[in-house]
Amino acid sequence: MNKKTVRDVDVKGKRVFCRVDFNVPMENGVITDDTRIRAALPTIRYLIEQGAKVILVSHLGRPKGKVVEELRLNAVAKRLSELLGKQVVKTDEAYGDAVKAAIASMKEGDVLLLENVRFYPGEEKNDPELAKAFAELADIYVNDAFGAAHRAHASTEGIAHYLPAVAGFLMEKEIEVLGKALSNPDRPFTAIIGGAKVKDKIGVIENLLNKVDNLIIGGGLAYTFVKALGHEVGKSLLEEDKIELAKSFMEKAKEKGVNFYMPVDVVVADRFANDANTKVVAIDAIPSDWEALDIGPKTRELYRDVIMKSKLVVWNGPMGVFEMDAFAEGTKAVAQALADAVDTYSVIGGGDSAAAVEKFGLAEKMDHISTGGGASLEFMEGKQLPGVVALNDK
Ligand SMILES: Nc1ncnc2c1ncn2[C@@H]1O[C@H](COP(=O)(O)OP(=O)(O)O)[C@@H](O)[C@H]1O
Ligand SMILES: O=C(OP(=O)(O)O)[C@H](O)COP(=O)(O)O
Repeated sequence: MNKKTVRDVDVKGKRVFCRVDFNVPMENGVITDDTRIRAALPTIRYLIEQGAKVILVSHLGRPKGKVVEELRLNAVAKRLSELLGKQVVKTDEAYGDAVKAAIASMKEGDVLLLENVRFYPGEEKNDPELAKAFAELADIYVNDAFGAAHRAHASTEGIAHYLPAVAGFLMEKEIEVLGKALSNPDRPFTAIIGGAKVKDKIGVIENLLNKVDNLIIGGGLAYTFVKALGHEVGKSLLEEDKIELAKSFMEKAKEKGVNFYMPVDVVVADRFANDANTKVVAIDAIPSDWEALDIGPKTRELYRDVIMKSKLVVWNGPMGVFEMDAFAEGTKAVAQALADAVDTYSVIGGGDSAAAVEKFGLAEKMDHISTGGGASLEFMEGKQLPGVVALNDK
């Protein structure tokens, strides 16, 4: 990486504004997977050891510029304190007088966590005034939030224009490992795309068609493609305004000779609940008042075969609503196939995919678990990540 890192600056006694991605999955206020917090520990520990005043900054969820009580970072501060074995003070704001006062009382090696930066409308707008307000709090900017590096926001990009700006160890590692795997990929190269962020991910597919040999679609994303094929999807997740785009991607795949795999059967449910009535149906037989929440057994077998024959697999986004056991089998099957395919280099991307692999106890079997879903996809597409571009060159 041609960007400066924390190793290239003297942080002793300095106030370091360290952007991390603590956007962890939560249920009823409890963190269900702390992978992203643990992934940031090497940088945080290094800053503590070097005698910096460590100001940690993150978003959580998508509160859209307003305070959402459930999206405060209190539980994250508590978990981080446990992991570090050290008190982490948390403020209820992300800038302003109270934050300044908290920073003024910090000693070398202290750790402070600011409130969710997405409570402020200026964050996602990359408002220079907010970026300046953040910059005023510190002497040095460290970006270790690889998972949010594809966002040009005030705390991921804007602030870098007002302070010396360097990468943390997680950012450095992600770029190195993904770069190595993807610059000259082993073939067959397979991408598996699932999850629920249809709007974010659908555009990625177009560029992926220039890179991969096989493209596998699953999760909530699949049903826009199913609809594009002319089948009914009932109450399944659907982006109406992306149907034409989905159609064009399937045509492009054909032109390029990319094998495009879609579910052939699915698990449908009569409501979005673990104890819903469920059945397996063919892809062209989704009942109108049911929703597809997982890929079916034939699809799992098909996808397993493709995975076993691949040399490189990049997987982003679960195949179904794996948080509920009734709809976890598809995601589990893909994770298991990746674990069994010992000659296949496997890269997992995305908070939820990483959580799924962890939940099934298969994390150790993967070659690289990236903390970024969208970020790793954009990196794979060959796009420049704004959070990286903004950092100081070596
Ligand atoms: N068929 C489906 N219908 C609705 N939601 C789904 C479906 N399949 C997967 N999901 C949901 O997608 C979410 C993960 O999506 P996303 O954020 O795009 O993935 P990642 O964090 O791995 O990038 C999970 O919470 C999962 O429950
Ligand atoms: O969870 C994240 O992305 P991911 O779901 O693509 O892994 C990052 O924290 C970015 O979050 P965002 O997609 O709300 O900007």
